[in-house]
Amino acid sequence: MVRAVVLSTARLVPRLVGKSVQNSKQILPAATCLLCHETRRDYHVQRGNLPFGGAVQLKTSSSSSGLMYARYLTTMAHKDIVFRQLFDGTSFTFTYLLADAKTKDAIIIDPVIEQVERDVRLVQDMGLNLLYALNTHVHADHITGSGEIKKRIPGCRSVIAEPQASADIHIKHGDRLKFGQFEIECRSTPGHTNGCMTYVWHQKGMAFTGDALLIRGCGRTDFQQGSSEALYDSVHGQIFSLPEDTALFPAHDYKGMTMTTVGEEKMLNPRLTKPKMDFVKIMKDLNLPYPKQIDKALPANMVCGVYDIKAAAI
Ligand SMILES: N[C@@H](CCC(=O)N[C@@H](CSS)C(=O)NCC(=O)O)C(=O)O
Repeated sequence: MVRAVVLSTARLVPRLVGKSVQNSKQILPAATCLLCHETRRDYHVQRGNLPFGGAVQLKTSSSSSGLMYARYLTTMAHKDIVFRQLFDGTSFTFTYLLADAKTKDAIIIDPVIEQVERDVRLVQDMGLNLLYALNTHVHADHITGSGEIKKRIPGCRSVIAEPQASADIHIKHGDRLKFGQFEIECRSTPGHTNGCMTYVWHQKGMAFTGDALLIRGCGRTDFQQGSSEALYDSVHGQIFSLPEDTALFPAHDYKGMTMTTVGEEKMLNPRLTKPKMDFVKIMKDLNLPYPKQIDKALPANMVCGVYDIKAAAI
């Protein structure tokens, strides 16, 4: 699996590339690097003058697919799976579609109601058999798409840990959900909310952290039974205990990042690398504004997103 990509869409300045490659290598010792540079309208991925003996993927692609291809390599080196990271640009939410490429059995994690058409079309286009629509928790910033997906894909079952929220399946710590030859382990990671789950795909070295761990950050702890102490213990006990090269996929990113690793966050997370007492103070002093959609999102997400918002507003 490719662990990191060093990508330039401009002509490479070997000295600068060497520096950024070296930085990547410091952070990710197992990094394989891929260089991509643009010549006129085509992208060519080519062997670079690397200051170390790291393997470089040699591929060429015409048109502007170079960037997409580089991103594809970071997560799609596994040929036996389907993996799609989808994004909702309004709430900055990531949705993940995972499938067994052979059996077509699939799951979706944290769908967003406004993106249900897109997600259902993707599932159908790829001929997938969607078994579960999982929520990592009761979201406060957007309405889940799991209820609407169930309406459109009969047989798909909604999943959440929070016992007060309606869903087909209420999971608990240690439960496993199977799809094809694969399975996801449910790890309870309370703190952002008390029902937060991290979904660990051990077979592929990936984990879906919801809002417990964000890239260089973490979920806020100032509502929904949030607890900074509990969040600190969850991340250190249930996420940082995974192998360092585990790829972590959060439910949100607000700065254009897409994924991280356990090793990176253990070294670079500005909140969670601190002692617990300091972490608690950092969280107390965040003073974030309330999510704009919280008043409609919380009640809707207690009923799997299937909620008559217009009627509720009257
Ligand atoms: N501006 C957004 C909400 C941003 C926000 O509060 N994000 C949450 C996760 S969604 S409840 C969070 O935990 N952020 C942590 C952080 O450090 O940013 C909106 O209005 O929806």
